[in-house]
Amino acid sequence: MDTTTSNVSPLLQVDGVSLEYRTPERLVRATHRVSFDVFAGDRYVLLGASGCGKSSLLKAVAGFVPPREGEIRLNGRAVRQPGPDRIVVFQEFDQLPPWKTVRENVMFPLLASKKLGRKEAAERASHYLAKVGLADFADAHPHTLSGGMKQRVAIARALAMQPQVLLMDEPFAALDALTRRRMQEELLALWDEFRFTLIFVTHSIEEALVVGNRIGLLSPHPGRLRAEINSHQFDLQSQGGTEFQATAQRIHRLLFEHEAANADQHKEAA
Ligand SMILES: Nc1ncnc2c1ncn2[C@@H]1O[C@H](COP(=O)(O)OP(=O)(O)OP(=O)(O)O)[C@@H](O)[C@H]1O
Repeated sequence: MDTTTSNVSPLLQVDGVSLEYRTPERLVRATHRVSFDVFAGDRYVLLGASGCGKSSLLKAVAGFVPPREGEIRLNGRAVRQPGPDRIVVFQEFDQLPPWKTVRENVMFPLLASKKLGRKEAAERASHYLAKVGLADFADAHPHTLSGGMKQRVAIARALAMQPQVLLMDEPFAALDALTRRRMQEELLALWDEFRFTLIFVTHSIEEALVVGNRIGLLSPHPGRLRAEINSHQFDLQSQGGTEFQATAQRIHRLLFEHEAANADQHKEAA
């Protein structure tokens, strides 16, 4: 028996989680009994087609959406509300209050959560802004920055909180291809330095393989965990290589052949 990993307990456990939304017309089941474990230092990617419940799962881990069934545990304790131990970076460029400077934006959650006083918060903000290459823009306002720079501020703000889990919801999806690639590279460099625990949502197979060390594949309507794939061997340099392509194709089959088979079954049943 391999005892090297069996003693390590997960940092985060998503255990049989079903999520539902009630609209005036109906009840929408977003995920159905999804379970996965995230270990300290993991870069866990939730991958699936639009509408499979990736964002809902991330919001549930963040504490914004309570599970209808099952439980989410951080360090063995049930997650019931948002907290400074879980910070989310969203896709939108407007997640930074525009009236605050870049430095004030990074300081804000540190002050609001009473983690640090003003002086320490300003120092920590400067430290992380330098890490994302924005030392010279600390006194700028967000509207003067490019999309990629705004996302760097959001990442600096999240890292400055030193959360137990960093949650990213398609953070690079609205960027052009070159900036997106550069941001993936920078994120991996930051991970190399800080070894934070990341849950990253994307619908891009390539991005999942590059960013993640483990990938949870979700099937749609409602999202169920189809499979877990190890992807620690891939980085930006492996893109286009034979093994990378073969794994991308395997993921594609797992995600979409199942869906096609389901559709056929429905047709036959109709
Ligand atoms: N606030 C809400 N009210 C009602 N239904 C919702 C709400 N948020 C999400 N849903 C539904 O829950 C399901 C999962 O949505 P979710 O946004 O989690 O999927 P996703 O995989 O992140 O999709 P995308 O990649 O398009 O963002 C969808 O059917 C969606 O319509």
